[in-house]
Amino acid sequence: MLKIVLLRHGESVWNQENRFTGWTDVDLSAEGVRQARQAGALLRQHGYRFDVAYTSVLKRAIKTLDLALEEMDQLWIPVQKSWRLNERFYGALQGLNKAETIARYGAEQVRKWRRDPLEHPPALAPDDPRYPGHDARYAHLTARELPLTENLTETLARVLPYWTETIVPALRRRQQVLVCAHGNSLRALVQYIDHLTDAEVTQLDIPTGSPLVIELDDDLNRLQQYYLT
Ligand SMILES: O=C(O)[C@H](O)COP(=O)(O)O
Repeated sequence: MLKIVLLRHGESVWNQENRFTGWTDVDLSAEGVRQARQAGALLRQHGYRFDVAYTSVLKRAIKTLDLALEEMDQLWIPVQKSWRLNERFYGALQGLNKAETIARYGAEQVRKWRRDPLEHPPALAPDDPRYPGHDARYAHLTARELPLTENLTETLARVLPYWTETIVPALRRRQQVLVCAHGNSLRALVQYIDHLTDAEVTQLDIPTGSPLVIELDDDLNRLQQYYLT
């Protein structure tokens, strides 16, 4: 049996302010710091030890991982960061308040932007300061890889190579793996692992700071999944 733990970062400052975040590199809130430590304490209490951890290049996930590993006294393990684990790129919605966006565009449109796996949020223009092509951490990406907007299906398409080429080989080496990422990059991954339909993934919400354990057979079929409490 293979086992992996997925952890969504603790609450961020923009989660608290109810703003679309995407690739904006916002920090954890004080509550997010508490949630991250609590996640690490839970993992420690349940006896989890990790050989390797994977996270995004966004500080809310990096710091959550760090705080959780500190609680486990496992700060020493190798950590790999990849843009492929970043949050879904929310395009021109990034920075907008979710309630104000509902007031402007209607609840149904905003629900689709947030949860319909095929719906694109409005795209950014490449000269927008929020375009990731202006950010040094993405300098190695090709123009095709740099998003202007992203739906959940496209998020899955860029998460998947990291899953198959990096994370799965670690699992097959029988390493204990922790992945600390984001609401939508993890939803995309769970959709893939669980073979969820587009209708089913619409209902899936992964809470901040709650370790999700997934047990898989050797063919990577999901056997069980549960949140640690
Ligand atoms: O990017 C964001 O705004 C959040 O991390 C996830 O938001 P959502 O629940 O609206 O997709």
